[in-house]
Amino acid sequence: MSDIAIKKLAEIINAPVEVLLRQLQDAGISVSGADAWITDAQKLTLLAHIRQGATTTADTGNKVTLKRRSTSEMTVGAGRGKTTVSVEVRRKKVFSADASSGQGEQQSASGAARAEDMARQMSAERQAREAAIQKAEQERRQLEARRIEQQRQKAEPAKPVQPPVEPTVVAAPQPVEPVVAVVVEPVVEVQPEPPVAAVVPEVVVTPVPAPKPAPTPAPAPIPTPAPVPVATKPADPSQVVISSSHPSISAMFPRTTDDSGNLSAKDQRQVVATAAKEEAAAALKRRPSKLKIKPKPTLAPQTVVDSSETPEEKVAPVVPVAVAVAEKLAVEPEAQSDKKSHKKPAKGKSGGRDREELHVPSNNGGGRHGKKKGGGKQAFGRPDPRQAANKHAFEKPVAPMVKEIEIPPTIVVSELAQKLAIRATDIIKAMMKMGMMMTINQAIDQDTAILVTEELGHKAKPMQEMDDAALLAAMIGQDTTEYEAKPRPPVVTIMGHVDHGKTSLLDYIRKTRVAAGEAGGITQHIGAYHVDTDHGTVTFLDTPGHQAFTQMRERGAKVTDIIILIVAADDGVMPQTKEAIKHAKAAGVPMVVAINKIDKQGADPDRVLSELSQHEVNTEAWGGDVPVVQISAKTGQGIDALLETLLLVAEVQELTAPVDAPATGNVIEASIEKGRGAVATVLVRSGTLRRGDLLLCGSEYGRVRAMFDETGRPVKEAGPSIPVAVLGLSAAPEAGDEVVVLNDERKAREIAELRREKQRDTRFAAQHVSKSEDFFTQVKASERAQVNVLIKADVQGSVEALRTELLSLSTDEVEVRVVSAGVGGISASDVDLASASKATVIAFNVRTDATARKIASDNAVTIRYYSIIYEVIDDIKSVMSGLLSPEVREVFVGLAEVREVFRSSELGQVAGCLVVDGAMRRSLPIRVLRDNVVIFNGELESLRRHRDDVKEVHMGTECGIAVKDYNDVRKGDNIECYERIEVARKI
Ligand SMILES: Nc1nc2c(ncn2[C@@H]2O[C@H](COP(=O)(O)OP(=O)(O)OP(=O)(O)O)[C@@H](O)[C@H]2O)c(=O)[nH]1
Repeated sequence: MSDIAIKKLAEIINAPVEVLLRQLQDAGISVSGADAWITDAQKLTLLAHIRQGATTTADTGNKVTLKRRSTSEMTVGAGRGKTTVSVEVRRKKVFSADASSGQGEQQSASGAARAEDMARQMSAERQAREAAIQKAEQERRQLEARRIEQQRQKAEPAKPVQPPVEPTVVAAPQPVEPVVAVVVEPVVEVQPEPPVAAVVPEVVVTPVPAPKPAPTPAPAPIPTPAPVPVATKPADPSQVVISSSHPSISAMFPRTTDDSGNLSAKDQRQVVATAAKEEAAAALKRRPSKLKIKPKPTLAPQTVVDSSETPEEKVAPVVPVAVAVAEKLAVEPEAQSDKKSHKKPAKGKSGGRDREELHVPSNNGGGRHGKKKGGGKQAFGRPDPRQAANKHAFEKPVAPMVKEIEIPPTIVVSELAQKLAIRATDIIKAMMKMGMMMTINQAIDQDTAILVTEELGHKAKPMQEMDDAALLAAMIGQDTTEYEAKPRPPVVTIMGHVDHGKTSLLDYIRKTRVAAGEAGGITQHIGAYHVDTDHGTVTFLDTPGHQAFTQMRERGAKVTDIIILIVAADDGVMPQTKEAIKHAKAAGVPMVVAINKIDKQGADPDRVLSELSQHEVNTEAWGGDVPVVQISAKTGQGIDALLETLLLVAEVQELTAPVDAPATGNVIEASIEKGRGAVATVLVRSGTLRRGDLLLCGSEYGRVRAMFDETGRPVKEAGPSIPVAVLGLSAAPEAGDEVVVLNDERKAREIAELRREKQRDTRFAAQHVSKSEDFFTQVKASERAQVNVLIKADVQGSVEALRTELLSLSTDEVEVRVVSAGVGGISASDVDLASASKATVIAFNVRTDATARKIASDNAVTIRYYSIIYEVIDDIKSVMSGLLSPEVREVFVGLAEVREVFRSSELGQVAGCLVVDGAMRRSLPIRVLRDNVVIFNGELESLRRHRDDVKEVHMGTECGIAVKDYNDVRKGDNIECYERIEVARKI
């Protein structure tokens, strides 16, 4: 851009020199006359002034505003670079009867009318021009397509770039001109009068999301449109707003891009920028040295540049500006966001460099967008060598990976999936194949988890968990080894078959009559008794002999030092005797055999010894090392000898324990007693348990509120091997639980909670697996009749025994379901639960409170009271039997031989028979037998004796039989009469 004479400028913009001079004067630019020269800066000042003036004009009241908007689509580029853009041209004209425009008053008065006329005229003209523009655009598209195609195919030598000497023209005069894309005709011819109209042409080019195939029309020369000199255009307050996804559009209107409100898609900007950059660079090479400019006469001052732009930008040639803007666009969005850089690969070398500078992998940022990556390659037609350098380190494994994991006692399916790095659904599928229905959030036990893991081809091993002792030691931080160990009394367990005299023996030793006080004469639960004899102190654990108490016996064997195996001399080795032998051997506890009831007639101790040897109990009498003492619990014969033997064996074992240490031990039995709360019978193993000690029993804890010995006397402390009943625990612990005294209540609570959690997890896991183990079994089970019971007993051992016994009664047809089992009296909530689950309450050595009784009677809940376990079992069996469907049996009634067959008009075929066995009864079903093969099953039509219908004909009597719906009875056949009877079944 250079300075220009005012006259020349007026000529170019086709405006009267006087008007221009006046406008210059108004703009504050002092010029000497029409021959004076104005600079670029002055031109811009003039532009700004005129634009301002136009705006002011538009704001006045006496005005007519016309707006028009037209849209069209155009395809630019060629080949893969084709892009379809929609071009929207907005025009606005404001006609104003402005007195200050320099015209006379007459013109001002008729301004509005003239403006309307002009508007109409302009509208017609505009339409014509738009048609021309569209045509030009179409032709330009063709040329553009050809040009891009040629550009790719041919490698032309670079031509020197000549900067334009004239203002940049938005025009496409030549087929090879790369710059022109859209021609906007912003000029309005509004009479040769001073400017009364302001034209606001606005072009909005918006990208069309889905690219369309480029039309392939024949190239045609573009008619020269009315080009507009950009920089020198008079003050038409116009704006050209462009948003395009195609580079040539951006290149044409580079500085107006920011003004567009349509450029929200930044990724498209990126594409446009990159492509525009390349396009512009190519244009620089091919650009002809000169542009033909044909300014169209206009009266209205116009501009297509934004007033906010700097003069340098405004006068800059299109192509360099395009490059600059393209570079800006190419760099800025990438710098702002890496995401955008992944949208589309940069084209050409410069694009690649930009990416490199930004440290963005050229393969679309790590190949996250695989499709685009491929697309990029195709667009270039060759792979980018830099992709190899930027390749991700991850390589897909080609062989299945076998993982080795550790499985905790319980594990949730999702956790297992995480450990194996597979989908949870794969685990669920594998479990379904194994017949287990699980969900992602369900916990499975260790064994199941290991099975599933191995099924999936991985390796699993149980997690080495800190055992309870280690856990305790870690948490308690107590070391009992620092205390001096002193001799302690032996803990002796008496085991043997039912009624072989266990309780009687203990009774005799304690000089009390425990057996006489026990319900039903059998020992119901484990008891611990501490007995001072002439030979020393011995602690006895009185275990029940009934098979239901196996679990309790197991526990007894674990805490005991010596086992007395009691065998009745008159009965010999019985099932529970064998079981006791197994327990003793498994626990590695030394045995002393007591052959009881030697006072009885028929006592045969030798037979007992012989039977014992068959079960690998090598008694001293038979050359082994197991002491044998013959006793009578009734007369007391041999009992002293037995005690002596016990203490002898204990001496050999050198039983010692620290006395002054904090106590540890085991829960022998636990119950909840009215007025006392949780009562636990604790056998102290080592240390001394004192009142006030903080006791942790399994998952329960509490301070020892009171302690009682086996006779019910309160005691203040209990040393090693001494059993005591302890009050003060939070709830009844489980029989067999470890007992430990702690100093810190917080620690006790934490350990108790940890154990509770562990128990809960294990229980749930086991439940889930057992519930879902076999879907079909479940379905089958649901078809079974159910006997629901709610067990309440005085002590935990009885609860367990009842539960085990009752559950074992279940058959394929009737199932016993224990809805709840617990220690203590029957409360209202128990009755409510029983009512809701239609259960019978089994009250074993417990009673119902008044409220619960009322609820039970209101809701017809059955509560049955027992004190003998056999009775519970028998009762439940009979209930179950009642639920069994009766068995249908066929009972033979009589047999008749067919001697003759007659035909009767009334009855059809009639068989003349002789009853050879039993009796034939009219009402009963029959079978026709031929050669002892049943050929018909049915009933009788009639049974006659002579001519009379009879109900029954006995053996040795002739009769006439008509079989209903059967006419093929033959001579020699047999007719059998039978009866169906239902027989009630029993469990
Ligand atoms: N004649 C005789 N009878 C005995 C002797 N010992 C026990 N009895 C009787 O045998 C029966 C069963 O005795 P218990 O002591 O209750 O037997 P148990 O092994 O404790 O039985 P459970 O508690 O049911 O396991 C009772 O009637 C006793 O009187 C004995 O040495 N001689």
